[in-house]
Amino acid sequence: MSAAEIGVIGLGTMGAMLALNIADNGFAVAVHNRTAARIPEFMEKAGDLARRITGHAELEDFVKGLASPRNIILMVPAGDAVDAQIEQLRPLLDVDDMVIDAGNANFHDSERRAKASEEAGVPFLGIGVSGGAEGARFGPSIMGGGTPEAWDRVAHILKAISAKYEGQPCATYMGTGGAGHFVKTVHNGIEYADMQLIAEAYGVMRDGMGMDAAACGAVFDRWNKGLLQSYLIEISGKVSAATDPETGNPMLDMILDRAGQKGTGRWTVIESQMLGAPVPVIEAAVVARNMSAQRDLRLAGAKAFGPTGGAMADGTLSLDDLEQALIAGKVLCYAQGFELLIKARAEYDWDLPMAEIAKVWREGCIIRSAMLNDMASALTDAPEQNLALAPYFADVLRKNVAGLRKVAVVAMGAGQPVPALAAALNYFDTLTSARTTANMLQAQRDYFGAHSFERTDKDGSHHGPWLDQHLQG
Ligand SMILES: NC(=O)C1=CN([C@@H]2O[C@H](COP(=O)(O)OP(=O)(O)OC[C@H]3O[C@@H](n4cnc5c(N)ncnc54)[C@H](OP(=O)(O)O)[C@@H]3O)[C@@H](O)[C@H]2O)C=CC1
Ligand SMILES: O=C(CO)[C@H](O)[C@H](O)COP(=O)(O)O
Repeated sequence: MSAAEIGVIGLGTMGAMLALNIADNGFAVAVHNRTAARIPEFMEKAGDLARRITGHAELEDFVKGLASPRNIILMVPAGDAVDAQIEQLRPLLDVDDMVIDAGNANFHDSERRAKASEEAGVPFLGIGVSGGAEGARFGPSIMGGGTPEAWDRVAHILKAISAKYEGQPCATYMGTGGAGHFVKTVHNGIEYADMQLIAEAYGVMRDGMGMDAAACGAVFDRWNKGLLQSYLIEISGKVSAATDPETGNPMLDMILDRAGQKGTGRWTVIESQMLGAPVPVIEAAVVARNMSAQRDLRLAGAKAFGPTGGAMADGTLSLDDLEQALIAGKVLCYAQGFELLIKARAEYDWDLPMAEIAKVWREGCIIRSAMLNDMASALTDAPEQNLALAPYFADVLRKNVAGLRKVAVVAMGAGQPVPALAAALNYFDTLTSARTTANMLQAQRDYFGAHSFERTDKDGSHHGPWLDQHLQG
């Protein structure tokens, strides 16, 4: 076999599928894995595609097996593993060989690696890849960050292997340095929020309405035919309908309520705080995962106070109310995610293509949904407008916020936790407040720290009458 056009290091869940996808699209690919024993297993599973794949147990042989200039995708855990792998690789590479980090990197790491590469005069690309194992195998959504030249060098391969929306590849260049990984991080933050909103709707059906898992699944299936049509609603229907082969019980009922997380949701929240771009629904989703993990504390709380998540009286809430709540919550959490991107665009001097971001998420990724096409249209018309205020989505909110309000109020009244739905409602109510209570905060700040405030009736910086009074002995 002639030299491979591209290499993949890391044959875990994502890397193995990505390598098969690359081969399936007609490119010769070389693969390497830290644990060499996984390579023959992978080659065997590759079946017919193995004719375009070469496996190398030794890193040196892997590098030699690639056509120059080399392009090498890393699909290993984010953080130290990426740095360690780059350190091992670099002495084996020529100056124009390119490393492509395709994992879920923290964008600060990608910025650092891009800067170090620039200083060393070597190319580097950071790409966010979404879609899980199935996406990696049959077409993920890809968000690129680095120099335009680095992107252009492999864009034909990335576009070929990516998902397609009406024939358009879901692989887009986002900007320099860590831009691709920043966009992927926000994607994951929205993913956390969307998942939490759905989980809360499931909780209302299960605990408030007394529905079993199969009945919840049927509702998700029905919602998937309407405005909520999305991959996450689709799989929520599927997991709700599944049966545990060991016990015969609904699979959902056998899964412990302790959520895992690898950190991308948390990074979204941290970046939002740094940029002053509120993402309260995403924040609520991260907090909910953290609270879920504190199971012992929750059990102690339930013992001390008695269980609170109570049933709702028949007819208090309808499934239509719940669908409305999810529609409104979803619009509001996406609006927050895009606001964060708008702020990052200015702060990091990235020319983030706002409408293209919505477009690249329409297929292949975990948050793909029908609404993203309308978001792409809204962002094409006004790239820096809060999506909640875009005419189409403002209309969606006018029609659905009543359901969100009803569900949040009834659920909280019954002691059912709905942190993401409540955060969405509070965001909406604050976003639409011409007058908030921050005048009280300003008065307090001025009282204790002489921080000054703006007045409603004239320009400038002012103090209240209290300063002299309370500082006098
Ligand atoms: N799973 C998913 O749905 C998605 C994951 N991602 C991201 O993709 C990346 C890979 O994830 P995933 O495939 O799920 O992970 P897996 O755990 O399935 O695979 C990890 C791979 O990295 C290798 N590896 C681990 N540590 C090192 C190291 N220190 N040096 C070299 N190689 C190492 C492993 O090799 P070995 O066999 O020797 O252990 C294995 O091949 C992560 O950044 C993840 O966040 C992105 C999108 C979706
Ligand atoms: O990036 C992804 C999807 O887009 C991964 O599936 C990610 O690992 C999920 O995050 P977490 O493990 O924190 O739930």
